[in-house]
Amino acid sequence: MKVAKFGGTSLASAAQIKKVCEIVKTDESRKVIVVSAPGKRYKEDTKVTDLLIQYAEARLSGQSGEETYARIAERYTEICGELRLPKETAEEIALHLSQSLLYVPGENAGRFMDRVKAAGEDTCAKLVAHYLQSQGKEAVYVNPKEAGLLVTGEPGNAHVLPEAYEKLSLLAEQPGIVVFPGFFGYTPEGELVTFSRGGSDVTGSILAAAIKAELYENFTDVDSVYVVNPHLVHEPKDIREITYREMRELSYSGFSVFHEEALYPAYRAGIPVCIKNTNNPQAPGTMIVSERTVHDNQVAGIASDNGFCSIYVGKYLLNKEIGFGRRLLQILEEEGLSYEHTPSGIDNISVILREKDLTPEIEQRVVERLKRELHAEEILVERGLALVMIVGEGMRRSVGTSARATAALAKARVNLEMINQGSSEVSMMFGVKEVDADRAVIALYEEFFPKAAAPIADIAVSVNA
Ligand SMILES: Nc1ncnc2c1ncn2[C@@H]1O[C@H](COP(=O)(O)OP(=O)(O)O)[C@@H](O)[C@H]1O
Ligand SMILES: N[C@@H](CC(=O)OP(=O)(O)O)C(=O)O
Repeated sequence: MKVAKFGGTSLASAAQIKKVCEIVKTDESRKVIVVSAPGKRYKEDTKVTDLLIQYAEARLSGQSGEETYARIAERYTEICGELRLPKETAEEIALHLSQSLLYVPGENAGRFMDRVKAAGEDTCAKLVAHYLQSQGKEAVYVNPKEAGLLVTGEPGNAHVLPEAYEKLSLLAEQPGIVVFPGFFGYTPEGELVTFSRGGSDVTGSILAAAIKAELYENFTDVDSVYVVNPHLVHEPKDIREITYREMRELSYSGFSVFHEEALYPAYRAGIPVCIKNTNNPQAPGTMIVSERTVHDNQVAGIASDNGFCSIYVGKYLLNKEIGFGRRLLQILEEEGLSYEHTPSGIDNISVILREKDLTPEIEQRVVERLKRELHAEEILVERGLALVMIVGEGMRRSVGTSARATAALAKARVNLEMINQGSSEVSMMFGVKEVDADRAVIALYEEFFPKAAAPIADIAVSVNA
């Protein structure tokens, strides 16, 4: 039994949905189909989820959101028409959408936003189930509430609850193909909550673990995962096989092709994941597995992500002060901040955070507390940082990877703000200014994958490089 998840690009139009149904029909073992909301049909297009967010924001600010609503409804009407679904089905889909987007004045804003966002996948799942039925397949839409996909309650940031798996395992016994909307679940109290953006990947992984699938297929619009973002380098080297650990690090660091939280359920249940292309299903794709043959020095991938900042704290003899680190992290905890990395020296320590979390007010409070409570001698907050990550199991027992990386970065005139080697030694992190991030990735790609193709565009050089 397989679980196959289809992303927004795979469901963006009637033509794409036809491809999806062909893929489903060609392999009887594709038992559970997880669908996203229709995505972009062309580069400048808008994903349905983004339209839904726009609509919810309009309603919450007292506007009608009428125009956006019409654009959303039109996407589904157009698809129903082109798939030649019966008039009654198109009407049923339209009614379901309009009911899902009803705004009850006074409703909790976070809950309303999640309900509206989820309507994208929910409506799409109904539509795909109808289309499969019209093609003679036994297919049934299954709602996450009835199926028991129980999650935690923070709006837009749900996490699956362990007790969800038992009931979800019954999906395996459902006759025919199960068509399941991705991206959301329900709290035990019955509130709808979405995962973070891109979270249909997470739904697929949870269902694969629940039904103990032999494979979790994740269909998207690229033939494979590449060693760098294909928007940066023309036709980069593809990855045929990668470990869960490597993929986890790369997803975290910016490989947006697979959600960073989607690996864990499949990993825990020992289910391999295959990233495949809806537009070219014959291509072998990328297999994510627990073990692979690893060569010394081998780098599996290079990623980067923007939006970080660092708090540098300096104090003479910090290394001798028992409890300094704990008290520093406690201040962050009390200010509601989670941290990403903590590179440190003898007399200093830096904490890397997501920039969006460190609002100016929180920053001011944290800096004051570091001075007052920890007697820090030097505090420096730096914003606009990117983390560039090289990842590879083979780096663990190899010498010279960091020397090669730093030399390549120096040659490309990238200023290094910090370096950190993860304790797992599967990754090495370089903190750079955001403006240098793309150039850094290209320089590292050319170093570790020497037969590299040319970068796609001229990359900016930071002013202080
Ligand atoms: N290293 C990478 N390998 C492959 N694709 C990548 C990588 N990094 C970023 N991407 C981007 O991820 C996209 C697919 O993810 P996404 O847009 O979420 O697809 P879907 O709509 O199928 O969920 C690709 O089109 C590609 O632009
Ligand atoms: N539609 C949601 C969830 C999702 O996973 O979408 P996609 O599969 O298109 O990345 C989003 O855009 O966040």
